[in-house]
Amino acid sequence: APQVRKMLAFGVCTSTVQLPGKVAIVTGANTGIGKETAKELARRGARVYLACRDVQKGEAVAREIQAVTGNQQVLVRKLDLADTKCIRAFAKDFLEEEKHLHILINNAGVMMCPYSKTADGFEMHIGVNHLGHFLLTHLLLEKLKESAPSRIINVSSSGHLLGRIQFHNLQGEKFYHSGLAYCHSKLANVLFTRELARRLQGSGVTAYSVHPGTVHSQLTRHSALMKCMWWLFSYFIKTPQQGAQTSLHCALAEGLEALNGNHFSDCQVTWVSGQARNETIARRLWDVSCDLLGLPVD
Ligand SMILES: NC(=O)C1=CN([C@@H]2O[C@H](COP(=O)(O)OP(=O)(O)OC[C@H]3O[C@@H](n4cnc5c(N)ncnc54)[C@H](OP(=O)(O)O)[C@@H]3O)[C@@H](O)[C@H]2O)C=CC1
Ligand SMILES: CC1=C(/C=C/C(C)=C/C=C/C(C)=C/C=O)C(C)(C)CCC1
Repeated sequence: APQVRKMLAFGVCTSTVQLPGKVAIVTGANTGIGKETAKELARRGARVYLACRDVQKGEAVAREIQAVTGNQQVLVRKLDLADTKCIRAFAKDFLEEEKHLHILINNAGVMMCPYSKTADGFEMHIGVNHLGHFLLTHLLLEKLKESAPSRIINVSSSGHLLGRIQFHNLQGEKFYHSGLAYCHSKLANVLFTRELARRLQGSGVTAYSVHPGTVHSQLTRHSALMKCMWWLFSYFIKTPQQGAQTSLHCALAEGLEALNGNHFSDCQVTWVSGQARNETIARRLWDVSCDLLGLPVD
């Protein structure tokens, strides 16, 4: 099994870049891919903010990362992406506390949850996976620009290939399928990344989207079938540490600026679906997202 797993887990971040004096935020860092991403950034000397909805879980992980890496600058802050008030409070406190932000990893995600809504009435997948991170990024964008060169990593999925942005049913009120809702939100991550990259050209801030691979994590918690499959194949699919490699590659590898806006899998650029390449849809999604979140449309 370890050999098969090694064969299937292509893509290792080979960058040797160290991060003393650098500041990073990882959302959903209390478990899975986010935890391993934060651990590696801390190992390289960055001050790392674990942005978690459950602060207690986050504190336990921060202590673990501090012990393993010897880096005491691992901080936990509350961030519930299903509540825009909480996102705004997180950003406000961060901006008051920190002079710089070099790496923003929008990693948190939910998959296949039963139909439910965020505090602001958005369908949970699009609300947390896309709109929550869209708002967070907007609020932190000036700081990222001031700290350039800086990078934004949006953790998407190959599931985006099955996604469609249905503007008439963005909140799943007319039709809802939990698996498709996840795919739509992951497509939104790719479209957001591409539009963001276009708008950030020349600013020194670059953005990348990532498919981490099929990773043994708690992402399957809402689906008994997926949980069962992940458990059955747990020795063959990626570990969270292997799943973190592509996010780390995009955050750390030197000379990636020319690939601004691209989608990565196994630490390499990979192709995205036709809808993901549609600039008109990307611009419209940007405007609709601003509208929903009460942000000025520019
Ligand atoms: N695992 C896989 O095979 C794949 C994963 N991905 C993507 O990778 C990313 C990481 O997932 P993975 O580590 O696998 O999954 P996990 O379920 O293990 O981790 C998800 C993280 O997101 C957090 N989260 C969920 N909802 C919210 C919220 N409302 N506010 C703040 N944080 C929240 C969770 O917090 P809590 O623990 O409190 O629930 C947890 O820390 C996701 O974006 C996922 O879509 C993409 C393709 C494949
Ligand atoms: C069929 C099959 C599998 C299914 C893989 C799937 C369906 C992966 C989907 C992953 C995504 C898209 C996750 C989150 O974004 C396993 C478990 C590898 C085991 C071998 C057989």
